[in-house]
Amino acid sequence: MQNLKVDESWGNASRQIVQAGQRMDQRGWVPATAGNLSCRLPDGRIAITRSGGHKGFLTDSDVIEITPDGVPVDPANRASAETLLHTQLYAHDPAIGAVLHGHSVAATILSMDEPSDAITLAGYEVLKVFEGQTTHDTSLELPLFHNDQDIARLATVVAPKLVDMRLGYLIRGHGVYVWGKDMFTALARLEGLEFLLACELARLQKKA
Ligand SMILES: CSCCC(=O)C(=O)COP(=O)(O)O
Ligand SMILES: [Zn+2]
Repeated sequence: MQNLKVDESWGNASRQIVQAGQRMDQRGWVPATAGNLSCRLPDGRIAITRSGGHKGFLTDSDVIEITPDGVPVDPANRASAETLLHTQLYAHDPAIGAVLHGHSVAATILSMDEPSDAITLAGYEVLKVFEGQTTHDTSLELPLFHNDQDIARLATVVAPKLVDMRLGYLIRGHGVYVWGKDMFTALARLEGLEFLLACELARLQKKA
């Protein structure tokens, strides 16, 4: 049993993470043990998934508390291997309340095939899922970063680009990071982005 203050707020956060994991699994975005999910509680506590579990079968005990620096509050816990990519987003923007990471087929293939350092998404009505977008007649960049097993080093590469990010970002051959003011918003953004990536992949396949 982890050393955790289990109050109503923690219960809500934990339930949202469990349900979001199920939703991502249903959509095929977290194969095997891929993906990680977190949210920030109103009092500033951060809840994140344990490392190595299947995100479609999470229980409350798979959701653990970390400090803003990404250290498990209970040292017996092992937080997601990608914890620092979550905490850097919370540190970057106090309005961020949830962060989601998935490994969909579309995110994986497109991130490996695109030679430039961003995928451009243009002309899609669904771009309006993203805050501030009021028309399909626009073009947004989804930045691409090289994968790195050293997550602290990867975080330093991502950091200077965060200020301009409107959609989220991709890690090559790995997956996508998306966030929102709360879990509902983060899930809606992930769903919108995955839809756009699936469209881009289908268009590429049609051309081939
Ligand atoms: C089998 S996926 C490899 C690790 C990964 O990329 C991932 O998203 C899951 O890692 P975690 O430590 O959060 O379970
Ligand atoms: Zn991953």
